[in-house]
Amino acid sequence: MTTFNSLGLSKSVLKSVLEMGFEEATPVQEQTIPIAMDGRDVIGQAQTGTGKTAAFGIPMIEKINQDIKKTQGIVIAPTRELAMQVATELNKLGQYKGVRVLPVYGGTDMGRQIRELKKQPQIVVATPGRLLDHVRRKTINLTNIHTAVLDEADEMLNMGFIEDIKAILAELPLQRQTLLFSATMPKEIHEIATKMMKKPETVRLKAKQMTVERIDQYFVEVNEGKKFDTLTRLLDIHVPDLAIVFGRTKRRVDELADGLTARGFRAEGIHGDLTQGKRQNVLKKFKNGGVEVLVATDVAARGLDISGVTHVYNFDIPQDPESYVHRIGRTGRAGNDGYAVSFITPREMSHLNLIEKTTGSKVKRLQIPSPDEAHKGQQKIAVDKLVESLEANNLDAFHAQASELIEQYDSVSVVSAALKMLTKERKNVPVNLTSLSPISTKHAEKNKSNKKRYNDRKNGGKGYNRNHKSKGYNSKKSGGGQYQKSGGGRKRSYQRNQNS
Ligand SMILES: Nc1ncnc2c1ncn2[C@@H]1O[C@H](COP(=O)(O)OP(=O)(O)OP(=O)(O)O)[C@@H](O)[C@H]1O
Ligand SMILES: [Mg+2]
Repeated sequence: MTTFNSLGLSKSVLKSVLEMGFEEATPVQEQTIPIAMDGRDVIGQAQTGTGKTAAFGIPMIEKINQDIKKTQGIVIAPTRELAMQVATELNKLGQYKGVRVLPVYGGTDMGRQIRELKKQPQIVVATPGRLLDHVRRKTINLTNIHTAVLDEADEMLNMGFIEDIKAILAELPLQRQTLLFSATMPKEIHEIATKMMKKPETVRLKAKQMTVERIDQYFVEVNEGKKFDTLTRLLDIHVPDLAIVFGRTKRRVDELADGLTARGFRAEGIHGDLTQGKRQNVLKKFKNGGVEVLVATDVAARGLDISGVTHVYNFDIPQDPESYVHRIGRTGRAGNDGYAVSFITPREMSHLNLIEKTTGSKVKRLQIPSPDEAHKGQQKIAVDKLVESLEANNLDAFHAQASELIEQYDSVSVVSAALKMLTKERKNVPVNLTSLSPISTKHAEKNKSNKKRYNDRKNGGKGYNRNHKSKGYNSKKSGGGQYQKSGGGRKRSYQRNQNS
């Protein structure tokens, strides 16, 4: 166990870290913080949800010179939501040092952003497109930047972003430290990265598999036309606290969100065609429980840290094994348990094999549940609700009526009637999705020929827990007693009766 105390942090940063509830450093923090604080370039690869943000954030904050009120550090992240989230985490880490952090991303008012940048926040966290815009307009001062971070580095150096990133890095001072982090790092991208850095130290957490062991991984083999019913049945049985359903296209996401809503789920979609205001709003509702199922394209696959996401469903299997890793990594974070189910059409089975091989994980088969099993799942929720109410023990006002009922009817019938009323009848609204063609594996094999390198890693992401100001999701992996008290509103028992 490595405490942050032994990592040689300054008093103010240490105070922030402790206040954030971090008791001990995660393995990636333990290994990369000393090297980064030494001023060296680092490529850090560790599983999803293992604290990479603080692994680059802490050294970066430590390096900020408070006497210089100029922009000194820059973090580039692939999506707006991630830029926001990273900025928030850096703000927390730098709160006692008084470091000013500004998120900068598209879809927001340019004029205001320019005014904010003029004030020279010490750290800017930006998406590539908007950042390049500012670089070209010369509305960001880069001359004092000593640290640059690419979060989700492989994604940032992937086809879609690489030219922007190259253009941005070319404008940064040569005398700088560059830090790259991601849960995945395909070899060809690693090579590109190395060329952009100065003798980088690569830190790879040894893990047997690229995915976190605490995420139980399943698949259902299901025809395209049966996917939607299968999804709603699984949701009825699993009763996730919060679930993310990934779809392949924006249209798919819209159709899924509408279909789930029609069947009575509180679901909303998020993808790149929505206005920034709408995107933020959906995410906010998901975080506070107003939305229980977030349907998303890969825009939500990388980096997002939302506590309480117990389940991830790959309604459409992703093209790349890397995307698979990031998508399912939205659950099972910071030592919590998670559960992931991928929907595979018969023709995509070989694609699943490729994912298993590349990520080194075993994905277990799950039977498609019957409508009856789904209904039983709903009954179980009714029972939970009833038990919760029983244990809350403020039922005096109902005692007289209850006694009368028990005199007239037998008690089992009375309770059954109550349960029937509490059981949500799932609306069987027909939902027709526009059909998608299966993923082609040949294409994937061709592009991803050198993935065996991941197989010799050992798990590095376990064994730490925040125990202070915990985000309140306790793993109940074994299911515990049948009638768990669900404590507080929407928290429900974590069921794993997937075979029932
Ligand atoms: N030392 C720690 N102890 C407890 N919790 C921590 C610690 N470090 C980070 N966390 C928390 O763990 C969660 C995951 O961290 P973070 O988002 O940095 O993961 P990540 O490795 O970047 O994941 P991803 O690959 O998905 O981006 C966050 O809620 C973060 O606050
Ligand atoms: Mg991250």
